[in-house]
Amino acid sequence: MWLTTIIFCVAYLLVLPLVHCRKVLFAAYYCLALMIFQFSYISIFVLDTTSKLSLLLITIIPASFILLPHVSRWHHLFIATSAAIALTVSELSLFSFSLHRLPTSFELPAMIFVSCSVALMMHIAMHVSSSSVARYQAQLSWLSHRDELTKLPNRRFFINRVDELIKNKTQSLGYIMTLDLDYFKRVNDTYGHSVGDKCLVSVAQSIHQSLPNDAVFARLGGEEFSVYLPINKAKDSSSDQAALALASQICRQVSEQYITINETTAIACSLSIGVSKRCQDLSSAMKQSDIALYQAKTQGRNMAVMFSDQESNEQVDIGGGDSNYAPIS
Ligand SMILES: Nc1nc2c(ncn2[C@@H]2O[C@H](COP(=O)(O)OP(=O)(O)OP(=O)(O)O)[C@@H](O)[C@H]2O)c(=O)[nH]1
Repeated sequence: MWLTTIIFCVAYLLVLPLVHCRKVLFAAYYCLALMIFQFSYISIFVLDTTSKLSLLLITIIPASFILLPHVSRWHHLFIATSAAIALTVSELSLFSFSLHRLPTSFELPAMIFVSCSVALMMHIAMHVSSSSVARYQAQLSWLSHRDELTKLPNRRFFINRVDELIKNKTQSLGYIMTLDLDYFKRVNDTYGHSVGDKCLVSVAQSIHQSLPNDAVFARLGGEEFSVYLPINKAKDSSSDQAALALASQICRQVSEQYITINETTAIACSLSIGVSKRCQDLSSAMKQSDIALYQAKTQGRNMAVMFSDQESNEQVDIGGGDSNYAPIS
């Protein structure tokens, strides 16, 4: 009994460093540890061959539970408790069948202890392997929905989220803004790609600060961002003006913010923004904001324009007319 307990403890300690292993490795390791464990157990009770094989099978089968897809903590506990009961009953019947007697008052607690230890080991293996899988899945999901440079949600997340909000109508239908940095190629060509990256991060932060909490903000790709702005019911009548005013405030804020390149140089970026009308469906709202953005670009940049079916779109020129990439000292 002492020998089996020592072997179990060694096996248990060896399991711990394997916390980051994959499920299959866990299951294989579990089987190996149990075989060593059961062989020593069998040698103590001197079982016949059939009973030895049955005992091995009984202890190896629970390893398959480790391979189950991600299940909850309560499922783990349930499986481990069932395994402990099943192991005790099986060992008890095999013992009586093989040795033609009932276990003594020393052997019975030993059996229960052994079964519970085996079940505990299985529980730990299941828990550790599934929590590392859950962590890995969460990491994957984060990466697939984020832009690596700005850490903002990406286009996929933006479309899914806004579609969800519009379909469930958890929020009133709102506006889509498409925001695009002006003459950004010049920044890259003049100061290099790393300065371009710094500008993107800085502009993203500046836009973020100007937005209300319920807006959805994402980097669509390159130097283009998108905002979904839900309608504030309290200001419903003036929502068009409010959306355009917010867009022009963002333009102003970005153009007034200087980004330090080195000790002697700082530059300011500028944005053009196209704002859709209230969106009924996302794809037509995105088209509207793209058309309005194109107009903002052709009318001089550094301004916000709202889509309109009429000839002349509503526009807010914030006075730039061109980008300010000239270095200031
Ligand atoms: N640094 C950096 N540059 C990027 C990134 N993604 C796209 N760009 C650059 O963004 C620039 C976009 O250039 P254009 O599409 O010509 O647009 P623009 O120069 O801003 O001109 P307008 O939009 O017409 O005002 C290209 O030079 C791209 O290389 C990025 O992640 N980092």
